[in-house]
Amino acid sequence: MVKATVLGASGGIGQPLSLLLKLNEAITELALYDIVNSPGVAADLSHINTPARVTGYLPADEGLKCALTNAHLVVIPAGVPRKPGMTRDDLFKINAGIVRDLATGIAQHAPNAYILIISNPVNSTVPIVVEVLKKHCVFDPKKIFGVTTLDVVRASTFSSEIIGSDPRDVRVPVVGGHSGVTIVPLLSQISPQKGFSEEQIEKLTHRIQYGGDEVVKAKDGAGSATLSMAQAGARFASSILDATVKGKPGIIEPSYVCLDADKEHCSQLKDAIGGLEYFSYNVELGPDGIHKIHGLGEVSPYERKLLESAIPELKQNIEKGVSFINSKL
Ligand SMILES: NC(=O)C1=CN([C@@H]2O[C@H](COP(=O)(O)OP(=O)(O)OC[C@H]3O[C@@H](n4cnc5c(N)ncnc54)[C@H](O)[C@@H]3O)[C@@H](O)[C@H]2O)C=CC1
Ligand SMILES: O=C([O-])CC(=O)C(=O)O
Repeated sequence: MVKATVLGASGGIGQPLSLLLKLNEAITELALYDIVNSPGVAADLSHINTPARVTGYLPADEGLKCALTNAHLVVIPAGVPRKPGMTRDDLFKINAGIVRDLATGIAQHAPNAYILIISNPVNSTVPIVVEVLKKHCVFDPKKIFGVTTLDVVRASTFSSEIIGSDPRDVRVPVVGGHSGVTIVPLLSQISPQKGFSEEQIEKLTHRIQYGGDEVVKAKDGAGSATLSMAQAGARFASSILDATVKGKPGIIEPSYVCLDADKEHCSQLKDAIGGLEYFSYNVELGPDGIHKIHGLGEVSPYERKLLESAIPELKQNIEKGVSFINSKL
């Protein structure tokens, strides 16, 4: 039995993400939780002839508890999205409390689940979840992931537009965090190797860092990326299931994680990024979640500068999340 739970399942990301999870045949039960509409979304998806049994829950009648009990995997896209002119950090005011309360539910009802955090600002919401789990003594750093897959998906797509190749064949590591300057694409490590000009590198880097803004602007007040995020979230969830349920070795996905997850490599990795406790790296998955966190590899002087700009902002974002919990619980 493999139960997956989506918290915020009726939203712009939640609905298409739940659809894609319903199509994942490794999942036998799909629990959808939201403060509105989740029974309707569940009824609709339940007619699709794939194995997962779909259930929908609202907060009444211990809905969160029922949605979470026995979950193997919990994905969190609950919370408000940006409007034009906002930063992801502007969402903290509303989303920090939403994520804290959902994390409390996870600590109580699904303490062993793999947790995939989509809600922004990811740079702060991941530390929020970690601090809540620590307070409940159920923190396992190997099981908590900030979903940054969309940055990598965008990096492939935007780079391949310049190269003129199939985007599925292009891989660009993206490290750091998930907002503006904290998103650091390592274009010098693009695979297959491609010698971009300096101007191309600067333009591509900017486009990858601010790809989310392109969508926010185009949607003109109606929200941010939902469909591409659903695909990216489903890809990440599928990789977690492949590693933890099917036992497939060697799966590498980039993700924003707590560096305590890999103490063996941790001290060296932390030195390279000014001692930060959280960072997005290429993460190798194993049967228990994070198996190994891969380092930065060789970075160019331009990328080193990008990292130097990312570190102070990430530090602030992390501290904001940590102190939100420690001054409130
Ligand atoms: N990590 C990433 O790469 C990305 C993250 N995001 C973030 O994902 C979040 C969701 O975005 P959208 O789906 O577009 O927003 P949305 O507003 O369409 O959906 C959010 C859903 O969360 C639900 N919700 C609110 N409070 C809740 C609670 N306490 N418990 C359960 N559900 C609750 C709402 O009812 C709604 O259905 C935003 O914070 C957005 O910034 C968006 C795109 C990419
Ligand atoms: O831009 C936003 O606010 C949503 C997001 O995180 C993204 O699309 O990368």
